[in-house]
Amino acid sequence: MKIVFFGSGNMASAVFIGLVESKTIKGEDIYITNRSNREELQKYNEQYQIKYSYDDEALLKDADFVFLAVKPYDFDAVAERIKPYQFKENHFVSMMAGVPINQIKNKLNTSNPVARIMPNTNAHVQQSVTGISFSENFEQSSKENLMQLLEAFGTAIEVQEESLHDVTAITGSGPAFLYYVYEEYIKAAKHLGLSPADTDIAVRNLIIGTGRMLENSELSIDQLRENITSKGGTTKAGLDALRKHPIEEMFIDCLKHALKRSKELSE
Ligand SMILES: NC(=O)C1=CN([C@@H]2O[C@H](COP(=O)(O)OP(=O)(O)OC[C@H]3O[C@@H](n4cnc5c(N)ncnc54)[C@H](OP(=O)(O)O)[C@@H]3O)[C@@H](O)[C@H]2O)C=CC1
Ligand SMILES: O=C(O)[C@@H]1CCC=N1
Repeated sequence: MKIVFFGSGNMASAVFIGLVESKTIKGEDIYITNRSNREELQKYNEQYQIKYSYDDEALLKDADFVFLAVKPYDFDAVAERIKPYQFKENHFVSMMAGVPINQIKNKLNTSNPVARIMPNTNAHVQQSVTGISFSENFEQSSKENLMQLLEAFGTAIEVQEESLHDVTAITGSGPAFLYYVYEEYIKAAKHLGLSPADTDIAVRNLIIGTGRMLENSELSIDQLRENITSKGGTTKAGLDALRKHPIEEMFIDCLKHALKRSKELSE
């Protein structure tokens, strides 16, 4: 199988490194290109034996899956690169937030199969949640091959194309929302008495350990929380203070704005 990535930035690299590190695809079967950052391509070649080129015809020839991993506003330029050299075996897989399948088909001037995916950067550690939607002409065997690739770097969920907006808000952008919460928690913790360095180590390991509990425990999240909350204890005191703030409303607002932006990008 030959896989090509147009774009070698944050999201593309999370996916191709996830594919290589999970041993799903050999580095030498992956080809990457970008606008101009040759040093970045060389780095991935040295680290993972991934091939790179700026020869678009050579990239697309025999490529089974062609990932479109550029910012939506760079897609016109990429479409100009791809349009002259399409091959019938090319299946396009876009990870561009908000760009609809019919727009991708129009800009590429193609009747080849197109899928849209919405992964997240947790692909780096094979823990992406990836939403996927296929064009009608995407054959079953290619669907299965692509799903297998996605499952190599996390969990894949097939959804209606319209629902990719929800996936984009909840899990595409989601790591950033959670990182932001962690940053704020670290800032708050620094108001207490530990040294800043100890606070960083303590909170980082708190977050990692809590994630592992979610991964490994059969208990529900609220039960895990209850298990820490002694009657009349410190956790209850902290949670009571926290509940005085409109946390759910804050996240509803956050997700609503991400969703709205995803919809705007598709217009
Ligand atoms: N980051 C994330 O968490 C997620 C991102 N996405 C989507 O992934 C896409 C990429 O985002 P992200 O990886 O963060 O962006 P980055 O800015 O990290 O990477 C963009 C890449 O596009 C390349 N590029 C730009 N123009 C061209 C061109 N004409 N031909 C070939 N390559 C080109 C850049 O090359 P160069 O460096 O040479 O300029 C760079 O490698 C976006 O559409 C985004 O919506 C989806 C889910 C999550
Ligand atoms: O911010 C963005 O537009 C992209 C899509 C999801 C995560 N990053």
